[in-house]
Amino acid sequence: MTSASVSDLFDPAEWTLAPGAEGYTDITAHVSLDGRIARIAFDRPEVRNAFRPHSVDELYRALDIARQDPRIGVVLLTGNGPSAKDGGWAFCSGGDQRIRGRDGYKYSAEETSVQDPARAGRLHILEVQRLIRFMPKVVIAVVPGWAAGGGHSLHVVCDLTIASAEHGRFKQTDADVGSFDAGYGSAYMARQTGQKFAREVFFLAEEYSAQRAHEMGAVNRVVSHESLEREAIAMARTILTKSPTAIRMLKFAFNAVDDGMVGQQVFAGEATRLAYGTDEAVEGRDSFLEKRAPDWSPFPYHF
Ligand SMILES: CC(C)(COP(=O)(O)OP(=O)(O)OC[C@H]1O[C@@H](n2cnc3c(N)ncnc32)[C@H](O)[C@@H]1OP(=O)(O)O)[C@@H](O)C(=O)NCCC(=O)NCCSC(=O)c1cc(O)c2ccccc2c1O
Repeated sequence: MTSASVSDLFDPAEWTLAPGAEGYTDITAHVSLDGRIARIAFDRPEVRNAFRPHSVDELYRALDIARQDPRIGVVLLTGNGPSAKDGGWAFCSGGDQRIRGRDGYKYSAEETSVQDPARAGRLHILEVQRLIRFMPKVVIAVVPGWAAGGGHSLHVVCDLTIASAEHGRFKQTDADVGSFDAGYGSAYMARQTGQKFAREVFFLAEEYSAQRAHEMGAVNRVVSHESLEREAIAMARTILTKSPTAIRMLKFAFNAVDDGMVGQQVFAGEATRLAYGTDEAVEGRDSFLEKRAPDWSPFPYHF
């Protein structure tokens, strides 16, 4: 795919292809020219960027590559568009209902490598949600159109959301199609908006605008459609002026209160990393290796 044909909002002057992105069919993945921002986008605009198992595999891979790139500090997650069919815009409309089976979403018949019945029916967008949640970088949902069903949940789980004033549309259709994201998609949304709004969004499954989502506390910024990606990049650039350690600790602190012992573990892991950098921890390690008693005397009980 040439840069110019990625999406109407995509500025080819900002981006280069991400490592491994040449072979993607359902998403696109790019890195800013200075290597600091990732742009990962659903690329099935003709079905409002609905995902199938293969899309989720690609999305997970692209996000994990971004997670492991030490230069990248912010990930933009978006949807390419518009649809060549009808000009409609979408962030993501959730699971592709055409290939939903009784045990999850199905790989296509051509994907003959997937024979294992335990792997054939997939709900692994939840693994992507956890990757977004636990990656030590800020993930911004950049919503140029519909965020529906599992796509609505993805925006909820992202750290920040910026949406198109003209085309940003939200609708939690799960209950319409006999599905339910009973994890972050609903419970974390209730944290953001309060219980009444979240229950209304799920129980009524009505369309609501980007402005309404902003009023509820589920969207950070509503901007003009043509400026959406520029504004998202500007947000990312502001975040990149901050200390990487401070951002990482803040994200995990925000998560911890809702993530139980896993949240504590993730936060505590980073605290351990910081502790390892102190002379006190170095003395602990060295005393063991030198087979002597540790000398803690230089280290006060801070209060
Ligand atoms: C998103 C819409 C509200 C947009 O409406 P609009 O009128 O603008 O567009 P159309 O409806 O005409 O759509 C254009 C075109 O796209 C096709 N399409 C759209 N969405 C999907 C989809 N999700 N799957 C398949 N195809 C889709 C549509 O059929 C049209 O095709 P044509 O051939 O007719 O041109 C509206 O499209 C809409 O409501 N879409 C469905 C939204 C939805 O219900 N999504 C699934 C919710 S369930 C889910 O996503 C989910 C996935 C998981 O993996 C989970 C895992 C674990 C727990 C929960 C999960 C979960 O809930």
